[in-house]
Amino acid sequence: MLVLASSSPRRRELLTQWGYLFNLVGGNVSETVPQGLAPEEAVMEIAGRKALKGWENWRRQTGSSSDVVLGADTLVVFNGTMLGKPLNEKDAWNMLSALSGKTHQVMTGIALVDAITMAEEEKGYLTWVEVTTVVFKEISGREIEDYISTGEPMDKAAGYGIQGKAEMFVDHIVGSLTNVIGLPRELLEQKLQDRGILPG
Ligand SMILES: Cc1cn([C@H]2C[C@H](O)[C@@H](COP(=O)(O)OP(=O)(O)OP(=O)(O)O)O2)c(=O)[nH]c1=O
Repeated sequence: MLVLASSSPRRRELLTQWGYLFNLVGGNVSETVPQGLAPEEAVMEIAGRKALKGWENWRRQTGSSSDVVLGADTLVVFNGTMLGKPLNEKDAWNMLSALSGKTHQVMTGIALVDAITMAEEEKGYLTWVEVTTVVFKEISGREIEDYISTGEPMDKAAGYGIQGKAEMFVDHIVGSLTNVIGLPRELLEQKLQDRGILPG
């Protein structure tokens, strides 16, 4: 059985849309990483922490060690800087105005933990990362303010949701759309299939 270690409604919705049956477990962890760690490494490390925490919690709750626990983490990278969730509305405004008219990357790390990875992998999990390029249109200060007043930005990396009203800020993307929303569909489906987990 697949177990999602996440409190993100998006990841739950994506897995459901794709037809997976899964359980949920809490996987809250520190998202601080050592300075100098490349963003690709950072999202994989945080995804790994979430999956390990989820594995621990799931075992404590159910006693089961025959399941596969999934953790994921999404970050925006712009000009070499990692942007997570905005701290407040001002922070969201600063992030969105920096991204206006520019190109950035969205990275999602995914990590899987099961009894085999716990026994065989040095860190206890397997992890992968996917990168999507997002090109923003020029957006005005007024548009950003209006967007922030919808409340949509605050729980999302770099303060926007491509699946919501921020769709209008996007000129085009190169790569996976679902990766921007929190899970890279093709990569994840492949890795789950390798472990015998299929939708339905
Ligand atoms: C850029 C972007 C991010 N996001 C979301 C995906 C992630 O849920 C969130 C980044 O935060 P994360 O820390 O990756 O995840 P989370 O805290 O929401 O959930 P979890 O419990 O699994 O740790 O931003 C969108 O929904 N749309 C977007 O366009």
